[in-house]
Amino acid sequence: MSRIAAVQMTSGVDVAANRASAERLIAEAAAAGATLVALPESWFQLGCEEAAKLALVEPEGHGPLQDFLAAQAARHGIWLLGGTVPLQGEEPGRVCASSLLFDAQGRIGARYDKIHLFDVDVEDATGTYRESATIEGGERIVVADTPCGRLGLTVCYDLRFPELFRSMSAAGAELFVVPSAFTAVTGRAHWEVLLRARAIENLAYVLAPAQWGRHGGGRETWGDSLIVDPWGTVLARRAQGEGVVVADIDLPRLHARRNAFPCLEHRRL
Ligand SMILES: O=C(O)CNC(=O)[C@H](CS)NC(=O)CCC(=O)C(=O)O
Repeated sequence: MSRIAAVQMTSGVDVAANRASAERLIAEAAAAGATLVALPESWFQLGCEEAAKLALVEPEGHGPLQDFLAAQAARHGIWLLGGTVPLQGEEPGRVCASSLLFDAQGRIGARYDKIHLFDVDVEDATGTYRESATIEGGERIVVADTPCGRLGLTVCYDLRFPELFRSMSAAGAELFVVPSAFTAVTGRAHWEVLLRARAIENLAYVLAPAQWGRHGGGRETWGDSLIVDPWGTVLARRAQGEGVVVADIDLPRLHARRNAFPCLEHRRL
């Protein structure tokens, strides 16, 4: 058995304060025995003008956000999924929303750049979300081996694209991570049902750390960080407030379930 943890945060505009919260919550997850700990999307800052992300951009492998994550992983001897960090892409004026996986020595084990960008109108105080104005979308699916199984990396709005999860399960993913900042309006309607559907249809675990509450600029997120098992059962959840949720994953049981219920092998299309 190995234990996984999702960190729920209410990140604001102050990067140092967000880093201090992340440090405290990562320590809490490590003390609870987690081997793999995941932070939410934009853990370092949420609710600024979009352009603020450009000021925090780092080249892959170097910079204060990545140094912090690497140090936390090594200090606690945990695998750490760093939500997203703004990494340099190919285009000037835009950055990648990169989800970085650090191993227990603090080395980067995988980088996934958010593929689907949230260019959507929502009936909330923000109204118009145009992520592509500052984010360059990724193009590659990423799976990585961890002590908790083969991990498929996604970010937030990617949750609405089942074909991405299908491609990762075809590549052997046993566990998906979905670091998120779902809007309060869309989260209330869709968050849990989409997470459970992705778990059920792929017979895989889902680890979903989320932003919760009110951030800068009137931004409001749904929270409800969840860990779901391959049968769609919610193993752990935190509806509101900052904190940590943990659950144990059982890969032999996952494989027994896939053998008994081989819907992944029954695909015709
Ligand atoms: O802006 C930042 O700093 C962090 N990024 C986000 O909050 C992103 C892009 S605006 N949010 C989502 O993808 C929400 C998806 C969603 O809510 C849905 O699919 O319903």
